[in-house]
Amino acid sequence: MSNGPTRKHTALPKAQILVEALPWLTRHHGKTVVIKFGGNAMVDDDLKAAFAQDVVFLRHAGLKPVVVHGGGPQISAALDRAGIVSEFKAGLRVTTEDAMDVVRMVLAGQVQRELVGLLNQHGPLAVGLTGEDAHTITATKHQPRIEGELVDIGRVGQITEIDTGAVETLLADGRIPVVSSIARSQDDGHVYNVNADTAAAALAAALGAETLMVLTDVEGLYEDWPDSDEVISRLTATQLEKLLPDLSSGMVPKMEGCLHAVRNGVTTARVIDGRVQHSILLEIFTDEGIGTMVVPDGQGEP
Ligand SMILES: Nc1ncnc2c1ncn2[C@@H]1O[C@H](COP(=O)(O)OP(=O)(O)O)[C@@H](O)[C@H]1O
Ligand SMILES: CC(=O)N[C@@H](CCC(=O)OP(=O)(O)O)C(=O)O
Repeated sequence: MSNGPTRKHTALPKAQILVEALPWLTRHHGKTVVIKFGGNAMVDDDLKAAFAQDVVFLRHAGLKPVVVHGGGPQISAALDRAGIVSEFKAGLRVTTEDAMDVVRMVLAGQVQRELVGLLNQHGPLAVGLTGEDAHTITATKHQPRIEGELVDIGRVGQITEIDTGAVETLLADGRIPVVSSIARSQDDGHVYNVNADTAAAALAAALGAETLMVLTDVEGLYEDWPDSDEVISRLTATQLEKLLPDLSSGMVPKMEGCLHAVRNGVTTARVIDGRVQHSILLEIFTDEGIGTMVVPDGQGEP
């Protein structure tokens, strides 16, 4: 037996990194995290592969990740190819019956399949479903008001009910549910197109998730967009509610979703930069909080 000096192991810094993650691992163990992967953050193959690694890492670290995905740019490209003109009103895609077929084909048949495939490169984990399956998401026709007038934007749904049964069964079985934002209709036998941020927030609230994490193609919510790129790092629900009327385009459903989530039991809702590789791990396992975090009222001012 030697009592000589301790040997220097080159891998020691790796052990240090793992140990630093311990408080976060303890805090999040067994908690449900709903992650919304936006179509704009989904355009790069390396980013998609890193996203899949992060989600699988969370699962093996004892969390319960649920993925809700978008696919706006992919839907627009497919509609273009099909010669179907598409426009957005009040931040939502005007969805004719023909466009709805394309939306469903792209989300459930293309984007969801690709994500499930990437996740399952790491084991038999991911199972894809749409909101139609097992009544996971039910909706009625959504008619937004634009300048005081109700506007018909076709088969766009407003969520009326979430049934978490199928998702919870998958989670209990150790699987990673990957949900496309299409809803069954409560009015007729058809389906509705639902904004993916809205679907993710409603699912997070219904599941009693600890965290809603929305990955997008900007650093977070900018204070004075587009004139400044100062990111608001923390907001209470009431502070966010006051900002909502001034927000535009894609940020509206995201921030409305974050507000809905924290007002309905979710502990934190975060908008983070999906263009940063491993942004999910940075957000969950370090105190380098990147992006914008929304918390319920009564949890301190930013
Ligand atoms: N205050 C704001 N801060 C940051 N981005 C904003 C803001 N207001 C509007 N945006 C726009 O919202 C976009 C993100 O929404 P969206 O295009 O729907 O992305 P995703 O496909 O990830 O859902 C940003 O790229 C930016 O152009
Ligand atoms: C009603 C509505 O607008 N639905 C969206 C659904 C996809 C989505 O939300 O994708 P992103 O998250 O990538 O934007 C759409 O048709 O584009």
